[in-house]
Amino acid sequence: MSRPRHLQAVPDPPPADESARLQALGAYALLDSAAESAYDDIVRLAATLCDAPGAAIALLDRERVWFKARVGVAPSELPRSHSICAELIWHSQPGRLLVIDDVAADPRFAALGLSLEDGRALRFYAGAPLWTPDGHPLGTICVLDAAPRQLRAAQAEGLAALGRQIQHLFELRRYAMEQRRLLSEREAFALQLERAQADLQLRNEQLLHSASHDALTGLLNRSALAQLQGNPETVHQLGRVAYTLMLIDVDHFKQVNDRHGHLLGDRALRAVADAVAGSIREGDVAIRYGGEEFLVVLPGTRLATAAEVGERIRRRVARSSLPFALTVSIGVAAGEPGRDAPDQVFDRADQALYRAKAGGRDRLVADDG
Ligand SMILES: Nc1nc2c(ncn2[C@@H]2O[C@H](COP(=O)(O)OP(=O)(O)OP(=O)(O)O)[C@@H](O)[C@H]2O)c(=O)[nH]1
Repeated sequence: MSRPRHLQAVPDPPPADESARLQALGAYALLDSAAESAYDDIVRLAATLCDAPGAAIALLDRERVWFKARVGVAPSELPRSHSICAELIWHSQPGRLLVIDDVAADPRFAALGLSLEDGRALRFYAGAPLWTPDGHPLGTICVLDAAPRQLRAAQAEGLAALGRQIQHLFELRRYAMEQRRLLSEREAFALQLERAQADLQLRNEQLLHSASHDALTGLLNRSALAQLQGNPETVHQLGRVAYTLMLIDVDHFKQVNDRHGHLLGDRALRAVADAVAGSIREGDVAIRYGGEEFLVVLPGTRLATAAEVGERIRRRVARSSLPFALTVSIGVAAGEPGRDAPDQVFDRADQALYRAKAGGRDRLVADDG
C-alpha cells in the first residue's frame, strides 16, 4: 500500500479502553523495532499460502499503523485514518478473519487510493486479527491483492493459524523482556545491597577506629590500652619476651598553650605523635596516654635499644617545624618475662620520667635498676 494521495479520512471509533490497549501494545516493544527474520518469514509464508502479491503484520499505534514485517507493501507505516486494519479491527471477533472482497466496491475504502508496492490499486484485503491474551486488539496479519477475490477455506485457515503463531511469538517476546527487566532489577538490587554492605562495613571500621584512636594525633587511645591489657594474647606475649615501656611527656606544655594558644598546642601534640610514629617499628605500640603524655610499648626490645629509639624521638621533637621550641622528657624501663609485672615496669618508667623532668627536662632517663 503506498501512501494515499486522496486524503479522505476513514471514521475511526476510539474505543473506551484505548489507553489500556496502547499500554498493552507497548509492553511488547514492537513498534519501530528492527526487522526480524521470524516475522519476515511469516509474511512471506502468508503471501505464498494465499497466493497474494502483498502481506504484512500491521500494528495499530496511537495515530498510525506500523508494519512489523511486509512483502509487496511499500511504506513502513500508514496514518491510522487510511488503514483498512484500523477501521475493521474494532468490529473483529477472535477466530474470524476480516475480509474486504473488493476494496473499490467498499465506500469506506474506495476513495483512499491504496495500492501495492508495484503500483497496482489495492482491491482485496484479508486479515487475521492479533490479540493480547486479555483481549486487546493489536493489529492484523493481512494479505493483499490487486484483484477482487476470496480466500479458499484452507488459505483462510492457514492465515488464521499464522496469526496465532504471531501471537505466540509476541507473548514469548513479552515474557523474555519481563525476565530481562526482573533480572536487571535483581542485579540493581544486589548492587545496592553490596554498596550498602560496603558502606556499613566502612562505617563500622571507622567507628572501631575512632573508638580506639585518638582523634587529634591518630595514635591509639587509652581505651585501646585497656583493651590490650585485657587481651590474653597480649598479656601472654608480654609474659614471654623482654619488652620496654617508654613514657614521653611534653615539657612545659601548659606554657605552650598559655603563650601560643590551644590551636598551636594541638599542633605541638601532633608533632610529638609524628615523631613517635616515625621512630618506632612495626609491632611497637604507641598510645596517647594522657593530655601531653605518650606511652610506647616496645616488645622484644632491650633497654639500650629502647633508649636509642627514645633519643631519636627526643631529637625529632626538638627539630619539629613549630614557631617555638618544643622538648620532651622521656622515661624508659625494661620488663623481664617471669620477673616483672607490667604495673611495676610502668611505675619504674614513670619514676625515670620524673627524674628526667627533675634533671632539667629535654632528656631521657633509663631505669636500669
Ligand atoms: N592544646 C592542648 N593542650 C592539652 C591537651 N591535653 C592536655 N593539654 C594541656 O597540657 C597541659 C599539661 O600541663 P602540665 O601537666 O602542668 O605539665 P607541663 O606544663 O607540660 O609541665 P611539665 O610536664 O612539668 O613539663 C595542660 O595545660 C593541659 O590543658 C590537648 O589535647 N591539647
